[in-house]
Amino acid sequence: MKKPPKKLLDLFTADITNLDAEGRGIARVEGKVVFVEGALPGEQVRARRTRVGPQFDQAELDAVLEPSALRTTAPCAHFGYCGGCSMQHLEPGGQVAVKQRILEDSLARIGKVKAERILPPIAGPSQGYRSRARLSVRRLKNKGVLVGFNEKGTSFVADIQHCVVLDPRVDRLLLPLRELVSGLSVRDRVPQVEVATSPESVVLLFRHLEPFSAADLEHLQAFADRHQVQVWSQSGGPKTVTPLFPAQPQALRYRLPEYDLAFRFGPTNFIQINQAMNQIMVRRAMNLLEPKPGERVLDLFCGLGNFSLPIARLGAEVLGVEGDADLVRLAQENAAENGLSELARFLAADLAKLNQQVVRDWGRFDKILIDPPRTGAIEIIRLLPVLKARRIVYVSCSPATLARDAGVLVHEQGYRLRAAGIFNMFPHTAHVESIALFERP
Ligand SMILES: C[S@@+](CC[C@H](N)C(=O)[O-])C[C@H]1O[C@@H](n2cnc3c(N)ncnc32)[C@H](O)[C@@H]1O
Ligand code: SF4
Repeated sequence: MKKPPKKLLDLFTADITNLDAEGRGIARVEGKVVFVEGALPGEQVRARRTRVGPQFDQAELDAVLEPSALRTTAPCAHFGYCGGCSMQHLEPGGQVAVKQRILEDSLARIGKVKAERILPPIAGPSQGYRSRARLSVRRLKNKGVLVGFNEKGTSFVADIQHCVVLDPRVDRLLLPLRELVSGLSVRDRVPQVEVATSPESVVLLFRHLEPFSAADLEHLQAFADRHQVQVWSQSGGPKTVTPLFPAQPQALRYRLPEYDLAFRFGPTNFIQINQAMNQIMVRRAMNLLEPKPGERVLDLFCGLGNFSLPIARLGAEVLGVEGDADLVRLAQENAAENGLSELARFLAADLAKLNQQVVRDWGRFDKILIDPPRTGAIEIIRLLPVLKARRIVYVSCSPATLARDAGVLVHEQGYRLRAAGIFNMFPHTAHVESIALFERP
């Protein structure tokens, strides 16, 4: 993409027909695709090109001439400037419809498959849902210290004062955090504050590239006391993550009350960041998988046991496999703390680098749950036929890789795509979380 010649900066009008995966309106202008930031399907807009490319152009909105019925006022004052959200101008119901369509289109276009049944989409609270965030910190000569997400399309930290998607207990601290960092001797050497919350606790983990001074530690302790938060420090790699105030903090735990489960986790461990939706997602996964006593279930990319422990609670024997040894240890400890060690076993392995013999040695499984990262699970999917599982539930954070892997399961391994659906796990962002059920006769 390059900057457009001057004449292209002229305004043009366009009818928006679709929305892309980043929340931009799609139009065809004189035969060429243009992505218009801030425009919605069904709208007629006036826009200005910002980039010209060989295949498509990019444009910014100048005016909405005919608005969509689904256009709404963004709940956040920083929407459009802060890069954290891309869909606040679309009603949550419209966001769900867009994400549903992205999933169906990806399955058809990439995987050449169609779900026999579309599951009703699931939406939860659209504000205050983020229990995890990585806030960037930067000190500027003219503005002082900024704490927040990056500006849209840049690596500059946005000047945000309130964030409607963050846990409200963290939102309230955005401005106090600026003041805190401004008063530290290492204020130019704190690039990030990582946030993790549980119902009982808020953890603020400060990454710092130089040691805190004695006065810094006093400021941090006073902040922890005043705001009733845990302050943690990370001065280098993952092993340097340490609680500072209090020195022996209460452990972070999230719960799945329906399965009478509590999961202990550390502030840098992977957990699902929208806890209300996680409860619904696990319930849906269990309803589709239907684990039963006497069955063996494999949970691939199991993390700290978010799906493995509900499977064990329902009486099936489960083997969880995960690449992060720290998470495997936590999964084992969580199984023990929930009285499920007999049914739930865990194994550390890189699922992208296994061979058929290793997988065969795990034994036969009746059912498999797969919840991979965005890159998908193609390497392990190719090894699955030796396990002869009759049912697979695939939870995905990327419709594109789910669709690719679904194509292999259906066209090469004889599974049928029985059902697929989405969760609006990250309202106001373009992120699509989905679930699919595969079965083999
Ligand atoms: C989307 S998370 C799911 C975790 C868990 N199922 C949950 O719900 O909390 C994906 C998990 O895959 C793990 N992972 C990523 N790449 C992996 C690989 N190559 N082999 C094994 N695990 C991997 C990550 O550490 C992470 O825990
Ligand atoms: S991430 Fe927070 S501050 Fe940024 S646009 Fe979204 S709600 Fe607003």
